[in-house]
Amino acid sequence: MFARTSRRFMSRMPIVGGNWKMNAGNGTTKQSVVELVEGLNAAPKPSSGCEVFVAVPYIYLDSVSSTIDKSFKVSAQNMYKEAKGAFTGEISGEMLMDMGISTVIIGHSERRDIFGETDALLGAKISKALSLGMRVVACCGEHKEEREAGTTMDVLVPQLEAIVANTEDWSNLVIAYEPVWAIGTGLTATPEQAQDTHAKIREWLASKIGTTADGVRIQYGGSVNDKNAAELAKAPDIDGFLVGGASLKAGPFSTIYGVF
Ligand SMILES: O=C[C@H](O)COP(=O)(O)O
Repeated sequence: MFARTSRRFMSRMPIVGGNWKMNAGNGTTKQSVVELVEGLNAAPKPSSGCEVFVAVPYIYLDSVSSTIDKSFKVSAQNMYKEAKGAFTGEISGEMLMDMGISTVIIGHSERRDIFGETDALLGAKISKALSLGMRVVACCGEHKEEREAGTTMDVLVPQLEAIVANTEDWSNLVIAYEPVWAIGTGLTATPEQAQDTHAKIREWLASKIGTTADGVRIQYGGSVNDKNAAELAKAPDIDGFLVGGASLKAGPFSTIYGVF
């Protein structure tokens, strides 16, 4: 059991993201996007002490931005490191900013594992996004075999090094710790497991950036749902969640952000 620390609430406002991934809301049509937005607009609003965003497929960013309640920020799930040019299928940070999208997830494990994105590329994306004034949610996480082998921090450190090397102003940088074995599997990390890794991440960050680490928000992601969110939220170094599946329905998602 954890006791909430006043330091945390003074210096780190919780941040909860709903990462829709390649889902059009809870379906595959623009109508299912409309239904999720209507559901969120009718749901209890986030408290003034919690920041909430939805990370939407590119093609729905504009329509969601113009229809969702202003208490939700709208985020992209990825971007490329260049401003423009011959990069078929890519979207730049400049384009996102022009569309009013100033939050972006970078380095999700699905980008790393399925699309082969490296720490070098992700570092360049982080640097570019921050230079544009964007809020970056930079992801890190280990696989099941790595956790079982006791090498979690060995895996996280290079990922974190790419973040540190490309971040000067930490006010716009949020870290999302997402153990890959917990993503979409129902195998949520226990609050103790998550807290232990979050504390180690913060301790490692402190060795690089000193007391600035105290103010860096670290989200937990991996099978967070409306049943387990409240207990996870008590952990003092968990500063919010990055939610996949449970963010596709307004009811469960509003329960999750409602725990903060
Ligand atoms: O970005 C979100 C994470 O990958 C977690 O997904 P999940 O909540 O479906 O496990």
